[in-house]
Order: sequence, then structure tokens, then C-alpha cells
Amino acid sequence: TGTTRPQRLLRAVQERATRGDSESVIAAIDHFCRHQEWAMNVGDEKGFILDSVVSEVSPQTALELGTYCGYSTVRIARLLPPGGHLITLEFNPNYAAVARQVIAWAGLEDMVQVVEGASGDWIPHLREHFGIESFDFVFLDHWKELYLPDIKLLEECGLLRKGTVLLADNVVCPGTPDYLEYVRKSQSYESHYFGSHLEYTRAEDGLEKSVYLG
Ligand SMILES: O=c1[nH]cnc2c(O)cc(-c3ccc(F)cc3)cc12
Ligand SMILES: [Mg+2]
Repeated sequence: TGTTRPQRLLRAVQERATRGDSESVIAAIDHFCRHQEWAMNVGDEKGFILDSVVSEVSPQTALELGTYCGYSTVRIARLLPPGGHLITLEFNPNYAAVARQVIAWAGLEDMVQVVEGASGDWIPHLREHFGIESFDFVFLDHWKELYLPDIKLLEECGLLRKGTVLLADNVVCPGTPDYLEYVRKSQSYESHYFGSHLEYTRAEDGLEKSVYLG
């Protein structure tokens, strides 16, 4: 049996990072993934682009689809303005359990709500359950097949407003062709591609930023 990769990543955070210091948590995960074991965090290079978009939007309400170990959750939450709140949906309970501990180690648990379950099941209930009117920012980083159905569901549920910013990871690797075609062709979105690399590798990847126009 032994430990899982997320558990080993968590141990690296607890051994290397300072409690309450989100920058040291980010650095510890990047070090672990670069020198010990690759893991599917957005990483430092794409993370820098994520930081710049989050800082520009400065969201009061943010949604993340796909928590994994909480790396991008910490990157986003550390940049939220006062009163800002991030809801992150994770299907895998083992990932969610590790993420909660990583987020707590960073001292950001008060700004973040980790919700376990399928994004498609939860999206229709976010308003009633969390008192959300609409999202200012959405980070898509879960399963490539769900990017398109989930933004259509967000639209249908009225959870996007004029100016909501969507940022999608892995639009090149593993790739989300149907999502890209939709946001780039739709009159309801203004899209821009930020070229980068797959986390901790030299493979091409990038982020697609799409502003919902209503
Ligand atoms: O499944 C994924 N969800 C979210 N993010 C991912 C991510 O950033 C990278 C990858 C990934 C990319 C290449 C590879 F050879 C194996 C896995 C998967 C996910
Ligand atoms: Mg990703």
C-alpha cells in the first residue's frame, strides 16, 4: 500500500514550508514536483500567468473546477481582495483531503471552501448552497471533457455575468479542442491565448482567458 503521490506532496509541504506562509507552500510544491515527482499542478510558469489574471480581476467571488492538491487554490486565494472567497470543486475525495491540509498549512482556509463531488452535480446548487449571485472569476483545471459542458451549465444557471473572466488550463496539453472552438467562435466570449509550457516540462501548453460578454 504505502503513500500516494498527493500524500507525499503534502509531506513535502509540511516538512519544507512555513505554516501560514503561502509563498513557501507554493515553493515547496514546485520544488517537490521539479526534483522529486512530477504532479499535475498548474506549476510556476503558468502559475505566474494565473497570478496576473487573478490580480487584474481581483475577484470577490471565484470558482475553481479541479482542486487536486490545492496548489492553484493557494495561488488564487493568496491574491484575493478583502472579503474575497474561493469555492473549489474536487471529484476525488483523496485529493480533496490533501488539498484541505495544504490550504490550511498556507493559512488560507478562511477564504476557501473545498467542495467534494462532481462539478456537473454541484454547479446548479452553488447559488442556493453558498449564496453566490454570480462569479467574477472561474479557473478550469479539472477534466478536459468537462470544460465545455460545465461552462454551458454555468451560463444556464446564470452564474456568469457581463465581464466574468474564465481562465482554462491545459488547452494544448492534454488539450480541450471543443472548449477552445466554442469560446473562440461564440459571440458571447472575448478570448485570448497565453502560450506557456506544461508544468515542470518543456512541452507546449497554455492558458485560455475568456471574458463572458453576456
Ligand atoms: O487531468 C488533468 N487535470 C488538470 N490538469 C492537468 C494538467 O495540468 C496536466 C495533465 C497531464 C498532462 C500531460 C500528461 F502526460 C499527463 C497529465 C492532466 C491534467
Ligand atoms: Mg492543469
